Amino acid sequence: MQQYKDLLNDILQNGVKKEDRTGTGTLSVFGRQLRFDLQEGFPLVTTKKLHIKSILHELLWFLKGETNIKYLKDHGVSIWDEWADESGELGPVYGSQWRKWETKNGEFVDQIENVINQIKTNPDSRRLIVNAWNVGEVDQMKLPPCHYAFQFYVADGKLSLMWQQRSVDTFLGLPFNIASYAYLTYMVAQQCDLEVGELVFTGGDVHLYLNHLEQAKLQLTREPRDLPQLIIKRKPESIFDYNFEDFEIINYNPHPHIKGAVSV
Ligand SMILES: Nc1nc(=O)c2c([nH]1)NC[C@@H]1CN(c3ccc(C(=O)N[C@@H](CCC(=O)O)C(=O)O)cc3)CN21
Ligand SMILES: O=c1ccn([C@H]2C[C@H](O)[C@@H](COP(=O)(O)O)O2)c(=O)[nH]1
Repeated sequence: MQQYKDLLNDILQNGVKKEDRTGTGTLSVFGRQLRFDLQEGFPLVTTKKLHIKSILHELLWFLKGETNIKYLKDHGVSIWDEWADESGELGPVYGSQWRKWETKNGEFVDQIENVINQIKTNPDSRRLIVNAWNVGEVDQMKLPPCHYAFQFYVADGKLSLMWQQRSVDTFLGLPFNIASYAYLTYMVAQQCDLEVGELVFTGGDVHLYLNHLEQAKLQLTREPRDLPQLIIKRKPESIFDYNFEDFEIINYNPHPHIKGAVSV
């Protein structure tokens, strides 16, 4: 994961000090892209140990179309706790937009089902997009989507994915986001009988919170290690039938975990 180290270094070298909504303050750069060839391995950051369980449960929760943290809590995942209301609700966030985007005439669009059907029947389409930035509903969301859109691309029998992220917590959020979209690419590729291609991240305000600078510098002293591999143990009926137990990451040998406080 040299790409991730290079980005940390870029922010430390070129970042501009910028205040932010949370009050923590950041070093920030604008407009960056990272590319990962999924044929080279599964893109998990190796310069600190990641909590894979939270990442995978969060993705499965998005795919269920859920927006209440109950599912996450039931599985011991607490990454969304700070943003939920007393009943665990987050408003119409990712899951709702991905699976149940409401149209003007009151119908619901399942963007995930549609995009998979399109990949299967019309792989050369340039409209293979899922969008979470629902302008009419953003103000009801406890947190407007950070990764707000993604696009698939099929060439040479391989499926690639690029996602857009308006705001990027490079120490805590980004390693999760990379892994999450890598999981999604593998799942969709399996459903569509394609190989995996490239994963492309495009970030807008890419920042390091000022209370994560030491953690970033520590990672720069660490040598990236070989990437692990993902094994999917069976092919479920549909994209909505994957279970946590269907996935196994092998050969993940990261450097030790590094703690960092999350800005709310
Ligand atoms: N400031 C901020 N950064 C984010 O990355 C972020 C938000 N807010 N708000 C919404 C979601 C929640 N996400 C989060 C929240 C917390 C962790 C975090 O604390 N990660 C710990 C491990 C925690 C665990 O898995 O239980 C880490 O060390 O990676 C990661 C992503 C990503 N998003
Ligand atoms: O998947 C995610 C979700 C959130 N983030 C980060 C990016 C920002 O640091 C905060 C959101 O604050 P805003 O003021 O709404 O930009 O959360 C992330 O990196 N990845």
